[in-house]
Amino acid sequence: MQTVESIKALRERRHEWRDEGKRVGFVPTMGNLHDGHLKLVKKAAETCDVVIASIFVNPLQFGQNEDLATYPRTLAEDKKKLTAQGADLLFLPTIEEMYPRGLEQQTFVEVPGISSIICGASRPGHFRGVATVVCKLFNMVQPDCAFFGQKDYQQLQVIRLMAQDLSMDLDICGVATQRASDGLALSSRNGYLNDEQRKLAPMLYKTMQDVADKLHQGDTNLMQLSKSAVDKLSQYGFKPDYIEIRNGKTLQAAASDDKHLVILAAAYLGTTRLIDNLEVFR
Ligand SMILES: Nc1ncnc2c1ncn2[C@@H]1O[C@H](COP(=O)(O)OP(=O)(O)OP(=O)(O)O)[C@@H](O)[C@H]1O
Ligand SMILES: CC(C)(CO)[C@@H](O)C(=O)[O-]
Ligand code: BAL
Repeated sequence: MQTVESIKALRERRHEWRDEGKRVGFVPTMGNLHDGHLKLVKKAAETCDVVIASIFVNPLQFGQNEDLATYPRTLAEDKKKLTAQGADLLFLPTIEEMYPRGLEQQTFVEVPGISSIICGASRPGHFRGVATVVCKLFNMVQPDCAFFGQKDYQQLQVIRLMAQDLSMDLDICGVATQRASDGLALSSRNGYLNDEQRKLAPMLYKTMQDVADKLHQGDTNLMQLSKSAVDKLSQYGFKPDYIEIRNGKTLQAAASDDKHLVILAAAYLGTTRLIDNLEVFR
């Protein structure tokens, strides 16, 4: 696997692949790779001729009190994993390459509506940072198809809308959440959990599964379902941010006859913010 840091070197390689008629798959990440990321790379390798992955811890999507400085950086291991999974090229831009005029001067992309609800309400500016960096990465990589995890459900919807609104010529492919054997969604931030918190963490998914069961049984009191799930999480020892049952596509409040719902959850264990979601079709 080749590694490039400059947009120029990336484009040279990209143009060669275009001339050869290759279909290019792209997997953007922030590194500290786990089996969830590798599932995206695998899917890209199965459906495209070449796979470009990127690692960039994007300051624009971190809030002031968030973990930008401590976000785990494990480049040597990440490179080995990407190579083993069949990635062809790693794009590793520096902060200067990504934001040459500085963060303050940066033109941004904002997807209205969806960016300010749920996780966007808890993390103001987060989805603007994500949309901006993903738009820039798309312009740099010019992929035929880009792969994102459903673990970050709202992020995936934001990116789908951005691509649609800005008439981007690429496919966005969502990939199902990879879980540990006890149900916990794999996430780089799981590494922050101590042993006790790690044991408790799967209760987030378990609580969402209980909500899904009730929805399947015909329970239509969504407010009450959310509220009792939040109460349950608190009893277990989480500090819940939200549990929301929303329309699975728009993420707006679910109507009583919506067939596609999504349960979205965010909760803290100590200072670690975990997110997860579960789609329900009824
Ligand atoms: N468990 C998972 N299953 C499938 N895809 C995942 C999983 N975890 C992350 N991804 C996807 O990998 C891509 C890069 O995500 P990122 O590097 O932020 O990893 P992360 O583990 O989600 O980190 P964080 O803990 O910061 O949320 C995103 O598209 C994300 O949705
Ligand atoms: C899509 C992404 C790489 C943009 O920085 C990030 O939000 C992530 O890792 O999910
Ligand atoms: N996995 C989403 C990136 C973030 O939390 O900043």
